[in-house]
Amino acid sequence: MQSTPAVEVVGLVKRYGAKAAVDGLELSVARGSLTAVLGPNGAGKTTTIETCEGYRRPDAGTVRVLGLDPVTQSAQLRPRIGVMLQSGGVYPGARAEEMLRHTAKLHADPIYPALLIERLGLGSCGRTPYRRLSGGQQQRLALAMAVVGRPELVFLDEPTAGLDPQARRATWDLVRELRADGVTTVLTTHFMDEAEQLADDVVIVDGGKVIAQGTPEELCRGGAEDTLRFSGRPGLDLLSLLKALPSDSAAAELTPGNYRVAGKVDPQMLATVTSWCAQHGVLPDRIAVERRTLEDVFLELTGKELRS
Ligand SMILES: Nc1ncnc2c1ncn2[C@@H]1O[C@H](COP(=O)(O)OP(=O)(O)OP(=O)(O)O)[C@@H](O)[C@H]1O
Repeated sequence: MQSTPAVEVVGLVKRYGAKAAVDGLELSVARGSLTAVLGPNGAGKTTTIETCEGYRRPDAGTVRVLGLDPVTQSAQLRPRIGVMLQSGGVYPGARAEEMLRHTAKLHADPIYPALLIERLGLGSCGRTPYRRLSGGQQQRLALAMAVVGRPELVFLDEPTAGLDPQARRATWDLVRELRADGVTTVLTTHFMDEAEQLADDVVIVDGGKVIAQGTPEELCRGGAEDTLRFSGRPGLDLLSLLKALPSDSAAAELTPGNYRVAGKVDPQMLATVTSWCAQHGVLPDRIAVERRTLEDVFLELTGKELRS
């Protein structure tokens, strides 16, 4: 049973009028993993997540969460999952601490609310009505409410949007601890560093479909080449360097004394460049291998134009 995915989405379609917000999306989330769902604005991330949470009914396809149908079996599923929505779902006059205690009481073995309040730096606003909390405090409270019941699976929709760097770190630490405790986490984010730091698996969604999936490492490794940069004296004979390198390599002097070598950057290439430098009396004062970042990959796959 534990080998079945925590989330399995097959051929999901969700339309709003004539427009398909989600258009045949396939997703499988392994139990205990942390999956980051990335995509441009309007790609269909929230719609997909809200369908998994049982808030939206698919127009076609199937969704199984912990083996259950989130719409027809929601009573069984709800106590086992935690949900952090982008906004809403909270009575604006309720006080922060009361809300968290109330949510905790709905679960058999909750995390002690005071602990979460302290961990997420909400100590000073326990008696503040929800509507008077700052945006970042509301976010943190929503995260606390999503995890207080020790869910098996937690959905976090843009958990660190609008947070200051300290709150962002506190959120990351909490998310890492959940993962260490075996909680499956699915989060959406626009922060590539967040996905790189936290995720076991990254899913890139565009136009309502998954267009790429893999570990951050796999996604950054595939496709375009890496580069090696070094600095030395200006005007080096790059034709001679290219003769020493594999035929599909390229080399350029970007600014006087700053060089870039592109191609298959591996230990052999690094050794060839440094030995060529030694033979030509060049002491590189800075040499670095530059890998593509997740943001480079994201922009390559989804393009650079703004989405409406
Ligand atoms: N209730 C709705 N009625 C009509 N259209 C909707 C509704 N909810 C979402 N959409 C549309 O569906 C598309 C997908 O929206 P969704 O919120 O799932 O995208 P997203 O990837 O989460 O975007 P963002 O990164 O901006 O949060 C968008 O074009 C959006 O305008």
